[in-house]
Amino acid sequence: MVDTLTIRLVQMTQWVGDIAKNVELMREARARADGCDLVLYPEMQLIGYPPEDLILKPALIERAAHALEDLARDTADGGPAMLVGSVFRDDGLLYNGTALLCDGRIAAIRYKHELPNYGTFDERRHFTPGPLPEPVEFKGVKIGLPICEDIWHPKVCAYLKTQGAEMLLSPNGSPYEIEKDQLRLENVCVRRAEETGLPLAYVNRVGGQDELVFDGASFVVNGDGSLAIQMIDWGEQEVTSVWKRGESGWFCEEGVEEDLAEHPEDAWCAMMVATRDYVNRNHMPGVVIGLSGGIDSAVVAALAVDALGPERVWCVMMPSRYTVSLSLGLAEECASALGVRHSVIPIAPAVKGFDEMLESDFADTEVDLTEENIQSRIRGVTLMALSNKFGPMVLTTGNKSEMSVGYATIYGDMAGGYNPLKDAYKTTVFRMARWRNTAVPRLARGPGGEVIPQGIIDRPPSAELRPDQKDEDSLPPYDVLDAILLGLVEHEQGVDELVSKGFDRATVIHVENLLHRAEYKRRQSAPGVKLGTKNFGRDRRYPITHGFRTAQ
Ligand SMILES: Nc1ncnc2c1ncn2[C@@H]1O[C@H](COP(=O)(O)OP(=O)(O)OC[C@H]2O[C@@H]([n+]3cccc(C(=O)O)c3)[C@H](O)[C@@H]2O)[C@@H](O)[C@H]1O
Ligand SMILES: Nc1ncnc2c1ncn2[C@@H]1O[C@H](COP(=O)(O)OP(=O)(O)OP(=O)(O)O)[C@@H](O)[C@H]1O
Ligand SMILES: NC(=O)CC[C@H](N)C(=O)O
Repeated sequence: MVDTLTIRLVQMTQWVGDIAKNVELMREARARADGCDLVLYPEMQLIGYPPEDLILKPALIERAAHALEDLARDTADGGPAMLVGSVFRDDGLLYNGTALLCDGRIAAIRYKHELPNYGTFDERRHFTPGPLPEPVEFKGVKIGLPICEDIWHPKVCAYLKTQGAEMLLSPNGSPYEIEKDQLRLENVCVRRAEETGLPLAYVNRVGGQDELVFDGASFVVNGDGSLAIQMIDWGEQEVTSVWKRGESGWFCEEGVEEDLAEHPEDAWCAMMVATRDYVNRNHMPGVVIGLSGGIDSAVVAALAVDALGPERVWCVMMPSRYTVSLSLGLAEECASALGVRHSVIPIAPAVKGFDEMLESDFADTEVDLTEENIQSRIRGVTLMALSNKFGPMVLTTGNKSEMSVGYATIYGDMAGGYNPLKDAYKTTVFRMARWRNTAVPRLARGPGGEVIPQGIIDRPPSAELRPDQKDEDSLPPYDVLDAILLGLVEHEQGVDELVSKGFDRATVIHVENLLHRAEYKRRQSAPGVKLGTKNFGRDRRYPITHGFRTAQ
């Protein structure tokens, strides 16, 4: 029995499905933990979280089992033991679990009991809930291993305490949401620590995974609820924590206490990290963006530069006859402030070509939205041609307000591979832009200063698809629209509830109609990173075809 344990907390990225790569990274982290007793990695570190339906492939389960045995053999070298998360097949059933690897073998396995099945999670689709887990014994110390969702409810930790657990080590795959770092610490882990009187180490993964992004922000709280260690958010970090047996049980000595990003820096980091990992892990050499001189594409360009560096971002201004010289100038100014390649490709020849092609079929019709959408589609085709020819992936720029009401052209400005703004309302985009002009986030590769020219922030939003067009000609002002959408989307409120809060009934009914009618567009849209509690994608899953409206 020991009185001191050194536990290496490894906040790292994961490669979903690339078991060999995860093994290599875990081995490297273990080598750096030389001299420690134990290494704690995030949830499912071996196969990556969330694995989704990769779990249905027997080959993945077998490969994970072999890799775990290989890793276990490593621990015969007398170096640190490891706590490794993976998928486990047991009697034909699949479990999300953690294995204790020490002395050259798999010494113990514990399964996750509480399987999250809400919001973006559907773990019950793949896994069977494990029984209430017993502590594992390591060097004579009884350690509880609650896995992520297990700590969000009192039951598992309370059970571990009754079974003699002396400390709680929790591997996590907890996706970012605005202000969730506070929630995890104060509303979840401090409570579990205080309820049980046990110290708790919380280790979360970092990095982007399609529409999810993980912020890390791992920590340790002691049994009295006090914070012993706070690790960084958004980056990888490895920290050696020192645990001692005191008179009233085990505690963790105070260690690093890093500052976490405040809002809106956290949301900027989420979009930046998600875009970086999506582009890099899908082997794209860079990105190409239609830069209009408006706020959305300017913010996407700045995010892309922060994520990838200016040398991998190509901005293309595609003026039409409705593009005012202010837009041309602001686009150029923005590209130059960001230090990116900037091209100007006028679309007039293609517009003329379509006019001629459709002349006889469109004879006797009025010019309307059709012609506006053709311009947007010409730009989409142009960006996709540059992507095909030279390799960069197209980033789309539709913010959440626009994606909510279908204010974007399908197969036009919606054409592209990834949308960093998909979960950011227009009012948030403005806030982000103002903030980015005053600060450079940690890990960002872009320059400081006014990277989004003030002229772009100040001008009224316009699609510039017809003369003097303004977004507010067809939509309520964005502060009103966003407040209504917040109610309808994020809080699942209905028309009556919003009217009782002071919104105009006809406007709310109109917005609700637009929201439902645009579902088909969202289903065909590029994925984008989740920031809030109801992203379009894994969180909010409405039917396309339905007849429900909240107003009778
Ligand atoms: N349920 C459904 N399932 C599948 N397809 C469905 C459908 N309902 C309509 N459609 C099809 O969708 C087509 C209509 O969609 P679409 O062609 O996109 O056209 P639409 O939504 O009518 O127009 C695009 C809107 O976006 C605005 N816009 C465009 C470009 C940029 C911006 C901006 O500022 O960001 C704004 C523009 O001013 C206009 O209000 C129809 O022709 C119909 O065939
Ligand atoms: N003249 C243009 N040159 C290049 N790209 C354009 C141009 N006009 C529109 N786009 C692309 O289409 C997207 C939608 O554009 P639009 O200007 O119609 O509306 P928006 O949502 O207000 O976007 P932004 O704020 O970027 O202007 C833009 O973000 C941009 O990527
Ligand atoms: N992987 C999990 O179990 C995640 C669920 C958990 N409530 C979280 O987001 O932190």
